Amino acid sequence: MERQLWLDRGFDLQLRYSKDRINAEIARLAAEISSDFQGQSLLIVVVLKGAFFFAADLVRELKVPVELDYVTLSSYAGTSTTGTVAIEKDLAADIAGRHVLVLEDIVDTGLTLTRLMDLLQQRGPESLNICTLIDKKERRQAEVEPKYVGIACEGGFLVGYGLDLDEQMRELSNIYEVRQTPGGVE
Ligand SMILES: O=P(O)(O)OC[C@H]1O[C@H](OP(=O)(O)OP(=O)(O)O)[C@H](O)[C@@H]1O
Ligand SMILES: Nc1nc2[nH]cnc2c(=O)[nH]1
Repeated sequence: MERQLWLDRGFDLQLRYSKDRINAEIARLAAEISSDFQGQSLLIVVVLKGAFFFAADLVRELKVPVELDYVTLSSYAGTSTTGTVAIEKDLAADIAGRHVLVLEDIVDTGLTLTRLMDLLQQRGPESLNICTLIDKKERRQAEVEPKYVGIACEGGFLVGYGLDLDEQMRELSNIYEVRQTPGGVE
């Protein structure tokens, strides 16, 4: 079982959102987005690396044509933001005049998306919206308002379903809150 593997390595994982719950939220989000953009096509911007799993599941449920592009951003070291958002890889597509939907796994302080939205807005999209699987709204340091939210959540550092702790645990099927156990070995 995926929890046990990490317990043996000194990390206690508490189940927060099961894959069934995630699937249900994705179905709801896909229906809402498909209805809002009926008759149009979407340019989906996937924020790597974390949103990879979410994007793969969501786009296959959409009922509108999509084009996919990717941007790689990073700002976390361990469980804390460094406060500096690095753009490691920019988009390939020209977004001017397009309906752009940014897909994120999680919005926390909002620093990552503020940086990205400022950059994308300057490029003249027809519309620019955010869809996030998880929204930790209470922790915001910067003003970011996702239009589509899967799960509103309060706190704790989450891992699994794309969410990492120093590049580990992304592959877990469910989403867990992680705590390092006293005396645990990495
Ligand atoms: O709202 P914020 O406090 O800025 O946090 C949200 C960001 O943190 C994570 O990315 P991370 O920098 O860990 O990179 P990753 O996607 O490669 O995991 C997550 O995927 C979001 O992009
Ligand atoms: N893995 C992970 N990355 C984050 N980035 C911002 N908040 C989180 C979180 O709770 N988990």
